[in-house]
Amino acid sequence: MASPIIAVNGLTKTYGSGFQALKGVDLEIRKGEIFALLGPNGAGKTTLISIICGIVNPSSGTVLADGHDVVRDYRAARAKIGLVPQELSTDAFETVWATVRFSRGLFGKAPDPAHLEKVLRALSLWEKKDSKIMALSGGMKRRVLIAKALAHEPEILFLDEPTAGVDVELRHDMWQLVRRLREDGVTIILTTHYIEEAEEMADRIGVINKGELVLVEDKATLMRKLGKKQLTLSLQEPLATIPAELASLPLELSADGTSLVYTFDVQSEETGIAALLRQLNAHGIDFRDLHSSESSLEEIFVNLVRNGVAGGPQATAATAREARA
Ligand SMILES: Nc1ncnc2c1ncn2[C@@H]1O[C@H](COP(=O)(O)OP(=O)(O)OP(=O)(O)O)[C@@H](O)[C@H]1O
Repeated sequence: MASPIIAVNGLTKTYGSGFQALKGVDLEIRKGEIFALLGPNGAGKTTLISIICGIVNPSSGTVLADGHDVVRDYRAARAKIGLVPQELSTDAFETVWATVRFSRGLFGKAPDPAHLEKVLRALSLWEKKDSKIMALSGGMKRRVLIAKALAHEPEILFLDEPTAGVDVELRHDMWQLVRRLREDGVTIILTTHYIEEAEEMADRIGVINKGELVLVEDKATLMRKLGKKQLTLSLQEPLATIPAELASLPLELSADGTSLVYTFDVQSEETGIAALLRQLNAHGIDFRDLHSSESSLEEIFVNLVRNGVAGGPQATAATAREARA
């Protein structure tokens, strides 16, 4: 494999309070991929990103960004990285143009108005280039954050919760922009609470929980390995309870008794559906319709965080729904 663009080794972080936010994280990010880092509140996502970006010092371990140690060789490492933080901390009285020009200068890059124009146009900010930041809407301010991060042409872009609280239009614009950046060879790491976003965008997914990376996997493999399928049968006549003979099956009756949901492993060779249908027939349970669905990344994720890796595949999609409720 080509050498990773980011290599994290044995990373730990204990804050001054004594709280251990990272407990030995190893992670390699491949050049040109979109990597989604998922985890519940307080899992350590921002701490990990902040260390990679040189904002927070690690307690132990190393991080190389394109071969540069983020502590010892901070300036070279940081110049490779663009960071889109959650909050805008920029001079509200400056114009959009001055803000992005300044951001580029911070990294010692020569002025390049053509590049800045390209970035602002890609973010639909060109018309606003002479507006003061404080006069922009919340969504526009978000766009400015991205423009700032891209001003020095970074090879690696971190997006910390890029679409939290933004409207659907901006979310789709951002997704489009991220894809375009990837086509240009930029490596993208995003944290998100919206599993839908990871499902839509990511090539690989990492799940962090209580300071530990519990899983790193190709998205497609993850969904195949841990995914569940469900078969929903709409019944002719409502059932009061599932007959005792069928109780051992992974069957659930809806609250109103009008449908049965059967859960099975995507990977297993024997789904058990033929046997299920025979048994229903034998009990005189008729159905008028049936459809199947696959568990979403969200259900997989909830299982992982709740049960740890080992519990993930065994837990049913129903468990995931309960956990979310
Ligand atoms: N400066 C600090 N001092 C002490 N504890 C901290 C500090 N910063 C973060 N923590 C703690 O470290 C843990 C991890 O925080 P972090 O912000 O990395 O989590 P996160 O996964 O990004 O969470 P969220 O999804 O809520 O943003 C939390 O329990 C947090 O309270």
